[in-house]
Amino acid sequence: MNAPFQPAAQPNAQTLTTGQVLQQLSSMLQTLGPVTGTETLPLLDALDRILAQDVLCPVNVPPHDNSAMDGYAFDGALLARPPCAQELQLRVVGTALAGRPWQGRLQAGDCIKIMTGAVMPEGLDTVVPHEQVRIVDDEHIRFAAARLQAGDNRRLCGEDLRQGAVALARGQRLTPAALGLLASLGLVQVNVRRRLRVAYFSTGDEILAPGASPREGAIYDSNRFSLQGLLRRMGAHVLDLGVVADEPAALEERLREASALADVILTSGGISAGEADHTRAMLQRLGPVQFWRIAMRPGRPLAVGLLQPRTPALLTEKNASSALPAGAGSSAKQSKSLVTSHPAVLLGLPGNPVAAMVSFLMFVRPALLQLMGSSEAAPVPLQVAAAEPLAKRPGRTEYQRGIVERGADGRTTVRTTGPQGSGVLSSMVSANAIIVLDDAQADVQPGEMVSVLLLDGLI
Ligand SMILES: Nc1nc2c(c(=O)[nH]1)N[C@H]1C(S)=C(S)[C@@H](COP(=O)(O)OP(=O)(O)OC[C@H]3O[C@@H](n4cnc5c(N)ncnc54)[C@H](O)[C@@H]3O)O[C@H]1N2
Ligand code: MOO
Repeated sequence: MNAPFQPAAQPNAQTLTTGQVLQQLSSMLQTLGPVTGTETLPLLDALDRILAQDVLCPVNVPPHDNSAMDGYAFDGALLARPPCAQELQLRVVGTALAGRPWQGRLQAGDCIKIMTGAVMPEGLDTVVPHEQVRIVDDEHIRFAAARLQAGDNRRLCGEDLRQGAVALARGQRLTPAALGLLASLGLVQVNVRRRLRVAYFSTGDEILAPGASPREGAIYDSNRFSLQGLLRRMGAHVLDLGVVADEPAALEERLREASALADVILTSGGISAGEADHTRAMLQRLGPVQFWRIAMRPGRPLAVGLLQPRTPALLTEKNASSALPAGAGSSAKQSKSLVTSHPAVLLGLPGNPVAAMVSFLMFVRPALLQLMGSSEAAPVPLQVAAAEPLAKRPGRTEYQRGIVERGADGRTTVRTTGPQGSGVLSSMVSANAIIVLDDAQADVQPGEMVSVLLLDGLI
């Protein structure tokens, strides 16, 4: 990450559309670039990490022509000549097993018994599966049902991956399939980008840490768990900085610590116009920070900016460790040596638990993917028929929590999870999709097609 970002819009400017927010966030992060550090890991340790450079194929995969079926390998040119295939009789002169090629001399009309994966003997290019063969005697076969063409049931050398070609491009997330593909090239390790370090804390006088005694007016911190869960799912290195009360000095101190330790600081709460919203005033002092109002529900407010870190020399490993809050998770303590000198990207989410999660999915997730150097495309919404009427006010994007299901009639429909308040966190648990109703959309009638984003793989 390099050059600092200068916000384009003024603080407290007009309400933005969700599209404008995505675009502005993306261009701000483009000026920073993705994290630069890389590490080389054994394949399985690299699961879900982001590939740091293109991987070229050192070999062809498969490395040789081989059989796709158990059967008999023969010269496909015989099919073009009389007699017709059904009358064709072949002499079986040997057996080729996977890992044990047959190497002998063949004469016209000879065939080889061959197993799936075995190397095709030289001069033979076609395989007839044994189900389509009639055994004549110990040495001969005939084709029982031969709808074959030359080259059938043969897998060509390099048909999966060609030597010298790009097997996986930089930015690819290493899914199980991608790991398998790297292994198929004979590779044992892979170079990936370092994990993105994300510091998280919740804000609010009313927020109780888990295990704390209940008290009047207080609620337990749920955002710290839902948001950190989302961060972990994305493969971020999470620094848990606990809960910060609505107290300006404490907030400032925690933000400064976070900006020295992390690439990204994620917070929840205190960014709307409430009386105790000190985060807002504080952030404006620490760096170029904008407070956006977005035409969406839930998730109307969002703070975005850059915080300059405290000079690294001032933050030694020792004071970085002692600076961590008493209740902070062990991951933060383990990372005390990971002091950064770059400006930290600040993303302040609204406090309401559903708003925080929805804003994360819509804006924080793509931002983090960009900083991680991932080339992953945005999830594609599907069109599904509404099972019930959906109330929708035009002029803002609504993200309603939905359940996509298949009825007895085989039709796929979507209904809401019930009450849609931005504090109803149970709606995020029962949902398997987010119904995305765009700005122009008005009330939805049953049977009308709506866009849904499946949550599988996202949360
Ligand atoms: N006069 C206005 N009031 C509000 C506006 C507005 O535009 N004008 N916006 C509303 C919207 S929309 C949202 S969203 C919230 C966002 O406010 P904040 O980000 O300042 O969040 P808080 O006020 O701190 O908290 C809101 C709500 O969420 C609960 N909360 C906060 N943190 C947590 C946590 N870690 N775990 C569980 N619950 C949490 C908090 O107790 C509040 O109930 O503002 C509206 N108001
Ligand atoms: O954006 Mo707020 O989420 O409507 O509650």
